[in-house]
Amino acid sequence: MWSSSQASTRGVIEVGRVEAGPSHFPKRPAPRNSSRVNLSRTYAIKSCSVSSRTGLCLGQCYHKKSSACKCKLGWSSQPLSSLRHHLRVHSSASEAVLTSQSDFTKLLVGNEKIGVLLLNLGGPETLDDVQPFLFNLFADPDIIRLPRLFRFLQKPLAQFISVVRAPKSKEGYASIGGGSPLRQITDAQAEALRKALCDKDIPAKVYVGMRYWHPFTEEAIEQIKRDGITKLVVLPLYPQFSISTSGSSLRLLEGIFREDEYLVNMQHTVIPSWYQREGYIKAMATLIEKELRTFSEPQKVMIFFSAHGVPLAYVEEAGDPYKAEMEECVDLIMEELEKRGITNSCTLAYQSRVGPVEWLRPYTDETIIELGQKGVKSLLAVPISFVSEHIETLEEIDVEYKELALESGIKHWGRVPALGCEPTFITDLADAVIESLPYVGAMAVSNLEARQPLVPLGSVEELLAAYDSKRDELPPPVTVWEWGWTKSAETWNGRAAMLAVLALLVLEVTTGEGFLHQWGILPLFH
Ligand SMILES: C=CC1=C(C)c2cc3[nH]c(cc4nc(cc5[nH]c(cc1n2)c(C)c5CCC(=O)O)C(CCC(=O)O)=C4C)c(C)c3C=C
Ligand SMILES: [Fe+2]
Repeated sequence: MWSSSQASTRGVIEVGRVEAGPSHFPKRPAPRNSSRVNLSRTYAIKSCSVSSRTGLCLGQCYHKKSSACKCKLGWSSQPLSSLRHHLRVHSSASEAVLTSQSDFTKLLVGNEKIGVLLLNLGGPETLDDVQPFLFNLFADPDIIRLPRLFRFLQKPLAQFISVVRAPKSKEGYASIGGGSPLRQITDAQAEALRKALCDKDIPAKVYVGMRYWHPFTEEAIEQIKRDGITKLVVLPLYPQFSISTSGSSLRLLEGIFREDEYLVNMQHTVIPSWYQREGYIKAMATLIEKELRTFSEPQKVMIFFSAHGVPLAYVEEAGDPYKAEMEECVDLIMEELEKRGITNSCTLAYQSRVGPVEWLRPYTDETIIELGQKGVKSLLAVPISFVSEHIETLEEIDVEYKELALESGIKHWGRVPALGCEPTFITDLADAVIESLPYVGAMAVSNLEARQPLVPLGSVEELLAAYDSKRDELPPPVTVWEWGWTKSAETWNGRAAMLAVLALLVLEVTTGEGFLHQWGILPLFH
């Protein structure tokens, strides 16, 4: 999707911007920030584009099938050597041939201070943290999306829902040891990634920025500034992109970047999703293969991928690529297993729905019951949307779904562990970071159509631009108000009812009179 502007000097052709994402995304607008336009200038030498800043091959060469690349090398299974080769091809044109790995890494790193920012959700560390954590989550307009007119109600609504939900959530967290293990696991992943990068001659600091609990993204950014980082790779720890997860974190970052003098000038790039990376797919396949061996008849086990759900409207009305990426991810893992001679049947379903709206189907609980009815006897659950153990693996899958499966006639149950610090996976993340370095501060390739092992890249601004052609906000899940019993109307009726309940509650709390006092329910909230 590149276009040439045809302005040629000394055989150097300026290569234009990425014009558009895949068909379901709106056309990308021209960037507003003129300094970004300069950063994004790339130059083609002998028909491959080479970054004017780094001298590295950009764009077309990354595309395996690109006709524009005359190197005829494509992209090998060893990205580093491939990059080095491209570098040699291009740098010979600019009379600076690199010969060794250290030359290569020197060119990548130079005098820069490299940082990697891992973005994650965060989780309550104690039971007292649960309600404020839930408040932060529900106060996020990417989690509960109100029409602009009702935005002022976001916080009161978050307060209400978090208070009502807290007892149920606390029960869950109490059953897994009194808090979420997310912080500990993410810190361990950050340290493992730092070591893996160091082993590959890339000295980098790795930071953790959580969206809804400590260490908050804002805290990580402050540390990044104190450390004087000059090049930043932003890596959400969600393999697949969703507006509600990586999108929300990136939107937050975009706001922080826009406001901050230091950050506006710091070069950065984003790896928005990485589910199609070979290392990740292989690591997942290996975990599944290993767990299958624990069954007495492995070939009869159904592989049951269970992904965290999102409201259907995110996908159908806001263009969230989450479902498509999830399905492709499952296909890639199954292809990898097939290559290893494993041809078990598989299913994908969505878990953890919250609230009154419709979520992505099929639902995990309903699917388990159906499979039991169909006579499936062995099920291997594979959590697929997240790379750490968390409440929804440790409690929802291991306890609730297991119990449901056994009640539904399934005799043998297993569960694949989350990737955590699995070495193939961490090495692959390190490779993803290294492959992204030439793009830091430079215009990124259109990644959304790309296939593995391409690392999808783009600045925060560009990434969000892919979802928001007006650059105001991500599109709401329901874009028009429709009267009657349409899906949209039902959604809004539900929300209007929630707002009415909220108004009644506020009235009741302020006047001390109302139906909750009459029914003796209100003391629950004190
Ligand atoms: C890819 C993963 C996730 C998506 C997509 C996602 C969307 C999403 N989540 C909620 C509501 C809740 N999520 C909660 C916990 C939670 N969510 C994810 C991941 C995704 N969420 C994780 C890893 C966790 C657990 C963190 C931990 O502490 O271990 C919770 C709190 C727990 C509970 O009460 O059940 C809520 C609530 C929505 C509404 C949503 C999409 C709009
Ligand atoms: Fe969630």
